[in-house]
Amino acid sequence: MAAENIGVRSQARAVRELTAGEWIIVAEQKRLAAAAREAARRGKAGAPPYFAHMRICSAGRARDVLLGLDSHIDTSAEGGITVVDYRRAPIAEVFFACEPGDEYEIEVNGRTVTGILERRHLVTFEEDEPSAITVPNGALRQVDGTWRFETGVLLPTFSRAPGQPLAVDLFGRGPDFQRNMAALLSSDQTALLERDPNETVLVLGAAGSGKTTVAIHRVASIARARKGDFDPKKALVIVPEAGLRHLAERMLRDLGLDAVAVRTFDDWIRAEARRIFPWLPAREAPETPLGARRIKRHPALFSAIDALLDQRTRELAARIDRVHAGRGAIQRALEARREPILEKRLERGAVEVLAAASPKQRPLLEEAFREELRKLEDVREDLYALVGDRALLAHAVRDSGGDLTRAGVEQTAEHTRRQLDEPSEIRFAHVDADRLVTLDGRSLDDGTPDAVAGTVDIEDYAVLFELLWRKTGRTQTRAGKLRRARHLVVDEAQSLTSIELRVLGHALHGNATIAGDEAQVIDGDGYFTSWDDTLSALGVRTTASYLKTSYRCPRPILDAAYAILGPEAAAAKPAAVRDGGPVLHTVLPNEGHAAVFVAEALRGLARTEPRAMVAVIAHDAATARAVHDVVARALPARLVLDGDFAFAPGVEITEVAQVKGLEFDYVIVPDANAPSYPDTPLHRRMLHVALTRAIHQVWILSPGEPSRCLAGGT
Ligand SMILES: Nc1ncnc2c1ncn2[C@@H]1O[C@H](COP(=O)(O)OP(=O)(O)OP(=O)(O)O)[C@@H](O)[C@H]1O
Repeated sequence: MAAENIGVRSQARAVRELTAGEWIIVAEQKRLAAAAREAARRGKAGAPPYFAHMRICSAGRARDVLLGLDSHIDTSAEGGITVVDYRRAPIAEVFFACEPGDEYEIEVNGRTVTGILERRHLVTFEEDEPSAITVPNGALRQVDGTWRFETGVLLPTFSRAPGQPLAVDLFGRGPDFQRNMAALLSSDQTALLERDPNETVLVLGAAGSGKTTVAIHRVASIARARKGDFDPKKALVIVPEAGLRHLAERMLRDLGLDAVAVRTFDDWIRAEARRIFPWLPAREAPETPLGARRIKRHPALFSAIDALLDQRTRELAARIDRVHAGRGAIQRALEARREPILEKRLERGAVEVLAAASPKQRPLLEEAFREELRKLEDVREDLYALVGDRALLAHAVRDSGGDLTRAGVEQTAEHTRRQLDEPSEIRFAHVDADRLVTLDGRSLDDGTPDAVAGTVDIEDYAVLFELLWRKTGRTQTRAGKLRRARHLVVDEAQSLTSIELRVLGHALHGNATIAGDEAQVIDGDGYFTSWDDTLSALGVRTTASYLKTSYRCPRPILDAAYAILGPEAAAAKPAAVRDGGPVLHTVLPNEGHAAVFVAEALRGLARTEPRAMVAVIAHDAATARAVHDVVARALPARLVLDGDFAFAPGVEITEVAQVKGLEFDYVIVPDANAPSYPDTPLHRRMLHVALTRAIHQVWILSPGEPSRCLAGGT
């Protein structure tokens, strides 16, 4: 176990010699560790044996209980040894919920057991020997063979710079906050607000440099400049995640612009697609397989779409040729047309063919062309032909520069095949309805590979719009047309791919404010290519403006976050406006250790900073759930995996993908180890995003081998 610092400064520590009472604690831990080691050896369990100890007194008998990864009771060891599973054992509840001196009452196998918690310690080991033990207000730690009392070693002492308010105090200022913010804005930020309201603006800059602030305030500036001519209902703000939607809605409300719609891209495109393609299956696949998601969002899919359209051109030319008995004349006429829009190819080809046709053939041919033109807006078959055809998808793999693989094609085609299957409820419609009901009332296919039968993927919506556009040059069908936006804000634009941006571009009939940071691309590699490509996918032109100061993060966080980014830094490190506590890094043997230490640190933070907004940001949802299971036993903590952040004091446990654009007073990263964060550009950016959510301080834990992404920062 080591407690080190990433960044420039060490946390100030108080150090003194041990008292007699503390020596007794050390001796006791050595005895318990030896007994646990011996018990583990007999049980062939692995080290380290435990990570927390409590002494409880129940029915007049004192007992030592150790918390570890597995339950293990060994009465043969001297004094007996009890190791319990920190996640499942009811008695572990006492450790999480009580302070020394508290009486407890728990249910064990239907019996109520009461007692008193006498002592509790977290313990770490070096080579199976206790190396540090928490005690009230600090820890006993062995350094170079000498035991000492130290503060701020095992558990961090979170702090904020003097005079720096908590986030809740900023939000708590309500409507005035955003209005006052307008006065606080820097000259480069204000210059962006003063740009011609008809211009499109691209705001780039580091995390916390005020991009969202500028983008939202620009809506207010445009509304003021256009006065009666600004209809808030025709403005649209697009963000990647629900958390940022809540934040943007709040900012707009404070600025008196609550009528402006804020949507996550997924919600926006889902609503538009369902209006325009009413035949879409009602259900979305619970999860798109990664390979299919990558292909459907990747810019190289355009090559597959080109190939599909060429195929469609050949097919419809052959159909008209049959009517005409023209021996391939139509085929030749249409294939000679290279217009990207199929309808244009067809119309121009028709002019040529009709001019050469005999008066007898002409009406027949005209009808054949009309029929084909009518059918163009039907893109259902095209979608499934595209994502179900291995040969077409191979075009995308070829043009992806190695980002896409044949395995991904296989996964996509197989997933499409399953989606086109009918769900069991339909396949077995002839069976009595009551025999098709599952015990828990869910679909028969839930949790089976058939769960995707009869579903559509969220990524399919943008593909459908692209197909419709490439076939007809419109984003309109007989059922409806894309709603227009006169002012469009695209925040965190780096997270949208060309195919997605193109749909937004079709909706835009006015000007836009686009904000982003390519150092925060965390949705996968290969999607973001350049800001020029972003602008051209949106169909707009402008030059980028850069914000060069980070207002959110203090200097030590920026130093660490940029060291982690390493070669992935798109631009120079931004200037910081203030100093703050160091970024702390703790290495622990395993996830159990980390979760229990996080729970303990949060208990401390709840005492010292009860009004702080704290985020525990895990790499993925499963880890967030596992950490939450432990932390929630120690204190109230919310698991947020749907963007529903409270923007209020308390602890929220979430995953990196959820926190785009958000900020918290303190951030804990519980899983910065090599398996969760291998040293790849994507993982460096993910850690960078997690760190830069913090307004005051960050604590990084590495259960097991630390991530090599941290190496640049230590
Ligand atoms: N000129 C300023 N003075 C003081 N605070 C500012 C200023 N500009 C922005 N802020 C504050 O800095 C924080 C970060 O701003 P914002 O969220 O707009 O940054 P961002 O660039 O969008 O960040 P991210 O890239 O992480 O989404 C917010 O709390 C905002 O209120």
